[in-house]
Amino acid sequence: MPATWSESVEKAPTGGGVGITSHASRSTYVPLHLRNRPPSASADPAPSAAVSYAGTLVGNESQGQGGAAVGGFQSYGPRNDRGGGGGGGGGLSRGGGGGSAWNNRNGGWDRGREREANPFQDDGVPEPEFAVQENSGINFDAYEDIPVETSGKDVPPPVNTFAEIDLGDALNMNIKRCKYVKPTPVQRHAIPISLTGRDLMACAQTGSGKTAAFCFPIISGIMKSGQSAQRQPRMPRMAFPLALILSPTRELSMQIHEEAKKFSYQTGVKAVVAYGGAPINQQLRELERGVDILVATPGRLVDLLERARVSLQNIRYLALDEADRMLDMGFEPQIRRIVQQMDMPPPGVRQTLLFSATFPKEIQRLAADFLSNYIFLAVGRVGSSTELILQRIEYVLETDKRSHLMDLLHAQRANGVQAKQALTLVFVETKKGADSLEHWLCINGFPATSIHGDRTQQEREYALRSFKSGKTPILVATDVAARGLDIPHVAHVVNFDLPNDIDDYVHRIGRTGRAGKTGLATAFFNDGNASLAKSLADLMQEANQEVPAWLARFAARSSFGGGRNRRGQGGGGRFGGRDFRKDSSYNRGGMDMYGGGSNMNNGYNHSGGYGGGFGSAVTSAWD
Ligand SMILES: Nc1ncnc2c1ncn2[C@@H]1O[C@H](COP(=O)(O)OP(=O)(O)OP(=O)(O)O)[C@@H](O)[C@H]1O
Repeated sequence: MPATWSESVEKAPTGGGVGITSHASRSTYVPLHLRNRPPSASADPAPSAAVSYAGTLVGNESQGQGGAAVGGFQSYGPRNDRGGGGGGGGGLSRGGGGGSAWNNRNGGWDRGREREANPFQDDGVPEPEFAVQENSGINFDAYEDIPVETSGKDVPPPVNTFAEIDLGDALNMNIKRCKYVKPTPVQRHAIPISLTGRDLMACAQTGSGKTAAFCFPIISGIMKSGQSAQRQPRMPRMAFPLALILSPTRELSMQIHEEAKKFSYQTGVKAVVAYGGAPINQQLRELERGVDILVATPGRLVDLLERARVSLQNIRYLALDEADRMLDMGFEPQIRRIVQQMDMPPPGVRQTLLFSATFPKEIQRLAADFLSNYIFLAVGRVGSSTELILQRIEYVLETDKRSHLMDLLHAQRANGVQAKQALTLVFVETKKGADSLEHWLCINGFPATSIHGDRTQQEREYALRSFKSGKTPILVATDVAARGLDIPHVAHVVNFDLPNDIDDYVHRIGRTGRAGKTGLATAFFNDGNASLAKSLADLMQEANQEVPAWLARFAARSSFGGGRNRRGQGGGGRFGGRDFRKDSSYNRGGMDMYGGGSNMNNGYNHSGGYGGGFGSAVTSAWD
């Protein structure tokens, strides 16, 4: 099955256009319990004592949906995993009995009408030859010293190993296939919290494994629940996902979907993606085949809801990746529409998980509307960048930027293995600027491509693949590529144009230095960026980076008038700005949502300090 729209276009047989539904190939929605039904009654595996799920709570304690609040799964029996590496494991049978559920499930969903492809096979994108040049030395221990703060009522304790978390054999097998040896800090805290059914607002540095942190509990929860009668479609051709994962860009949704497919391989859980810019018919056909986890961009989801092709009434898990972006001015109306004005169960009934590397307080305040009795988790200071990224700021006049970039690229190429260009991501402010820089680089002998909102989806996907493979090792991008994209071996991020917002800077540079690897980020700064100076200097200082004296002078005299300089106003110091519920103004308002103790493993101070407007974050560069 093609992973992306452009792949499907490439692979489409001649004469059969993409998006044309042939009657013969159309399938109808098959609920999960039917998809995985064994061929005969005798094939029903008997429950056996295996791994204990005792003590694991799934779903909110207050959940009213039948069977959603399950107070512990005692055992799971043998499974019938087929092909591809022995998912082992077994079906869960609910303690308390009665449920159809887990003990007659059969791993993958390929038993019915289509075969589950093995997502662990090569994705067709060749590894760049020079990949080892940079980003070498996986060092997950680099995250170990990071201070962690949790707040909220009754915070479950973290775990140190995946073995301590009862995720189920099939998922554990996939974790091994992914070569994840131990959980990252955000996973150590967030997974146990989510498994107890609690809502969560989680903030952790770029590249620190947030995707798995929200995917694992969702997949595990769906596996354990069995979800039978509830999942019967009420109307033909309407899909009833159990989990919804929203992200702000098409490419990020595609990436999360790929990850979710890997994690749910042979678990019986099916993930489907829907995003704009690609023909909707193909996505509709996928949805008709059944979906447990729907990964989507908001615009395309609204379209599907309006066409009555998706119902959210069975949603038990809602995850917003890049949640601060999803709730800022650009997306908030669409998110409210999806979450509050359609048929999605309310907070307290569904479980809501919000994740990002940045979480301004204003947005935290908004986010509280979507949450119930939630736990706040911060791994590192909210919005901090990782020390794995070496940050360099250079003073470069507007007119000198191109030649300066050229110097950098020449030097990089000269130092590269076999004089190869290391993967370099260059951020610019506008779509036009991206096109023009791409063209200029190409005519000057630097193979480059670009990604931005004016390119067709096919062009965007092609550009990303060409970059990943090293064919065009320079990618010029707008902020459409700033968040979430996990592109292996990006050695260097260049902020050719700095963003107005320090949080955007954090996300941009976070495209390198991921998963314990090191990376380099260079920014071109000039007088036009003065409003960012203070927050930039503070951020660099926090990440133990060398702040040039000239930048410190800029920072000292800048007025902090523009941009989102949460560190620039209100006196926020090191480690300032965390759970907004701790603000005295919040508590004075008479709201009593935050009653629990705070749990800090490190000496954060309690300053607030986010004072800027966030409207500036919404640029035309976004989808
Ligand atoms: N436990 C783990 N062990 C090893 N690698 C891991 C682990 N968890 C995640 N990874 C890898 O780390 C990389 C970064 O993960 P991910 O994309 O989820 O980061 P993120 O925190 O969501 O970043 P961003 O804030 O940029 O979205 C991925 O390549 C992922 O496969």
